[in-house]
Amino acid sequence: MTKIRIAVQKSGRLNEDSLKILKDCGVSIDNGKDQLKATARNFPLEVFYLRNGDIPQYLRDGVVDIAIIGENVLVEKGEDILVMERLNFSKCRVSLAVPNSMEYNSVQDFEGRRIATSYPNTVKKYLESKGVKAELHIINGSVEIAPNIGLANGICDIVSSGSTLFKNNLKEVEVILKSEAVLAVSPKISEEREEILTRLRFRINSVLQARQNKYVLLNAPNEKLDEIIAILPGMRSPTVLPLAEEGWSSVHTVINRDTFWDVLDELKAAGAEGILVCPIEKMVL
Ligand SMILES: Nc1ncnc2c1ncn2[C@@H]1O[C@H](COP(=O)(O)OP(=O)(O)OP(=O)(O)O)[C@@H](O)[C@H]1O
Ligand SMILES: O=P(O)(O)OC[C@H]1O[C@H](OP(=O)(O)OP(=O)(O)O)[C@H](O)[C@@H]1O
Ligand SMILES: [Mg+2]
Repeated sequence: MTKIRIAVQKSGRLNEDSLKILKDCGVSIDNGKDQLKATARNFPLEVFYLRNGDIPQYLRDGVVDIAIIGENVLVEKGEDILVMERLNFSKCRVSLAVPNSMEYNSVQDFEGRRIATSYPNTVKKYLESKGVKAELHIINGSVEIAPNIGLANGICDIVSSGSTLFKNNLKEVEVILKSEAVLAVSPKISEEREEILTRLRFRINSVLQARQNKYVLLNAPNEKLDEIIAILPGMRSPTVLPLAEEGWSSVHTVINRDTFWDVLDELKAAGAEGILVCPIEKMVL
């Protein structure tokens, strides 16, 4: 039977959440820690555990059909590769930073300077677009230490909380790109495997939608129903059911995680009581 081959980071920041999303899609993988390849038990899929940085080439060569990878790596090494879904985890940015002590006005301040980075193509393209010429010093890790040991005037690296920059007396001065984990597809994927991909994408979308929303149940006096319903965003219109107690109703709806607490405040103020909030397992629009 044909299987779709997916690349997942072997170890590192993407590994756990990548396997979690597959699990939430109902795909069971026997996961021996040292295995480099595993087969799903209940879906036509094989997992290859690879280095994030090697994945663009594997996709290009068609050795794997799809991959969960940091978008920043595709920008650096795989601009030809198609992104199918943004997966809403491993969010970070790729930024330029300089020592706190350096007076910084604009990207022109990098002219003739030395920048340490693991993302040379990304920096080069960005600086070219700004008409700035700088010297790049390519290193694979611990980039933030470079200015402190006199290796470079500035750096370009991943920033998330900013604590690594802070600890190294650096300040973020330009955000080159924003990144998150994405589902990328090989240009060489076969038609048969594309059909499997369509099924997997349907599941991924249901999982992502569910993660983004909460199911909310509340009680309200009937005379407040119009006001409460007007507050609710919901998928369509909310479900309203009569309670056993005369003059009261139960309202059921779905609320987006981002606006959730604000909506809850408004609902309480409008007279909603006994509000229950439940996670959603899967959601198909
Ligand atoms: N501090 C961070 N916060 C959020 N996401 C991050 C952070 N650092 C890295 N990432 C994202 O996770 C991806 C993997 O990072 P990680 O450090 O685990 O591996 P790597 O060294 O880039 O890759 P490899 O698997 O080739 O060793 C990065 O490409 C980026 O998209
Ligand atoms: O803004 P922060 O939240 O501090 O995150 C940024 C840091 O995280 C990443 O390093 P990581 O911990 O993955 O180590 P690595 O360099 O070994 O990959 C990245 O290379 C930065 O150094
Ligand atoms: Mg890292």
